Amino acid sequence: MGSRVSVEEHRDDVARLLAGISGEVSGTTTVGAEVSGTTTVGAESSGATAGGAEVSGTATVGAEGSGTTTVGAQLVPVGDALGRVLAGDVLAPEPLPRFRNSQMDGFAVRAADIAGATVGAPVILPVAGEIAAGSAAAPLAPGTAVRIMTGAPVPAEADAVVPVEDTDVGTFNHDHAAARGSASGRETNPPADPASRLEAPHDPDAGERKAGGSGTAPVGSGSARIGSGSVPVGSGSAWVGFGSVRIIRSRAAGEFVREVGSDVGAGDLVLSAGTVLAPHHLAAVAACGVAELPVRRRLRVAVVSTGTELVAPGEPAGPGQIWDANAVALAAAVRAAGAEVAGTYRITDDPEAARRALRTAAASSDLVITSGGVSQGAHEVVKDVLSGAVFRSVAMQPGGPQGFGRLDGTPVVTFPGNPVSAQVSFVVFLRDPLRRAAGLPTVGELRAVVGHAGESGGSIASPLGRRQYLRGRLRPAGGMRGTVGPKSGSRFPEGPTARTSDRPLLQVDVVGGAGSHLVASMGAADVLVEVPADRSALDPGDEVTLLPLG
Ligand SMILES: Nc1nc2c(c(=O)[nH]1)N[C@H]1C(S)=C(S)[C@@H](COP(=O)(O)OP(=O)(O)OC[C@H]3O[C@@H](n4cnc5c(N)ncnc54)[C@H](O)[C@@H]3O)O[C@H]1N2
Ligand code: MOO
Repeated sequence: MGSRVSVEEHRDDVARLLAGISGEVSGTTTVGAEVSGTTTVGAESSGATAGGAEVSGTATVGAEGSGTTTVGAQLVPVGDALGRVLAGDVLAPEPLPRFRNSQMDGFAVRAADIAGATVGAPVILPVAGEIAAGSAAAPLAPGTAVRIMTGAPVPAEADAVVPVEDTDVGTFNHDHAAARGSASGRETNPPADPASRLEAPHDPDAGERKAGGSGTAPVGSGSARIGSGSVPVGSGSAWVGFGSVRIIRSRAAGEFVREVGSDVGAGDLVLSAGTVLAPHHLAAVAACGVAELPVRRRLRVAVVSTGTELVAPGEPAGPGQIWDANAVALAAAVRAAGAEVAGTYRITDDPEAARRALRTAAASSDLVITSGGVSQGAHEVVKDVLSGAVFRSVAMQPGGPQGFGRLDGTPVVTFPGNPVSAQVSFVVFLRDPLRRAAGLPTVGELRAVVGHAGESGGSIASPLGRRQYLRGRLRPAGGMRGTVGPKSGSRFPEGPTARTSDRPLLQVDVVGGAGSHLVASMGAADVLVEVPADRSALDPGDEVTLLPLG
């Protein structure tokens, strides 16, 4: 072990080691839009990977797309893209909605035909038929209405939809049950007597007004205008064969009609490169008919636990054996940071077996993370196998013994085996670089004031000369339970504090002790609490920097 280096120096070295494998996506990929003057279409896919086709070289992606993408992106089915980071812009291949359609169950009409319709002066229009969602619509003849369901195409020449509630029909719910069922269905849901349904007050002035179509007739007890066509009106059987509809409210042109492109126009940007795909993003592109998305390729990270004492959780642990926490923790941390786990390995302290396993891990991944085998013991297999790597002591606790190097060209980062040390090491050295490589936002630091520090609520010791990462739990919003508040003249004045805004500082309690074996206690934590290297203790009331876990 060489001389002790700072956390920052080791962090920079690890970042440099990873620089070549970050899979940065340069250039853009455009999906879905027909771009004028471009004839190169279709993704150039080479090889299949777990998540979908690898996009190699410069290629255009999508049925009618153009642009460039680079190594570092792959196409995945839209249904598998949750949490992935979009590697290119997605443009709408067609307008949405694709066709004018109804926003309501009701009647498609020409607004002019129902101008002035009221309860007292309804307009009666012959009903030419029905358009269900999923069907095509013939143009609407003047002076007629057509039954239309939500999402069904609005016929040419129609420019408004009257919700069914604004007619004497009230609802379509029972119509098809009745049609399917027969007389009894119809009997249980009889068509309403228009007059009684509408309870229309008599409007003596309304009766003589003309609708857009020809012909007038008094209907029921109210007065009404009737559209063109000779249809039976005014009887309870009007709905057999669609008949006519009595409309009691006018609608302006455009009402309840969803116009073509009112969501997005053809070629409009739907999602931008860099979007971390959530369910609502996937809905947006699926609605546009896009089946595959270019996403950033995930780094493949192999996780290797070393130690003859290790057995898998669930296996019986014999004398001297312990359950392997690090393989599970580090693999989960890798996934949470947007990379994929190329494999997990548990190896003994036998150098030859360790060498074979590490080489296999290196050959199948972009990065290998090891835990254990790096201190001063007699069986430090990681040190033995990685003879050309740098092993050093970093001025932190836990996580002092660190290393990095390459095996057969693949970067390897070595963490100490103590389970708290391994996890702290990941948070401090690998989480943000992996997140950056994945295109995910890095995890910011927080500032807080300490509530309880030591076991009994007092101080907790910290090694001078080493930055300590204690485990902490944020207090629920609502403040301190006790009387501890931010100290005036905090002992840790460096760095930004939440006091620069009007928000109060977060409050944090230290959980568990400082020992790097206290893995179960760490389960109660949600943050790491930094104690600077020049402090020998942490006390209630101190201001601290926090690194969120998870
Ligand atoms: N003479 C010295 N001894 C030690 C030093 C030192 O500087 N001089 N450093 C100590 C520190 S600090 C740490 S941290 C550890 C690091 O040791 P290794 O990285 O070689 O790790 P191991 O010895 O293999 O294991 C340490 C500890 O952690 C347990 N462990 C290991 N792997 C796992 C796992 N996958 N899941 C759960 N627990 C694991 C292992 O059983 C040991 O108890 O060295 C100190 N010693
Ligand atoms: O530095 Mo070791 O990682 O304390 O426990």
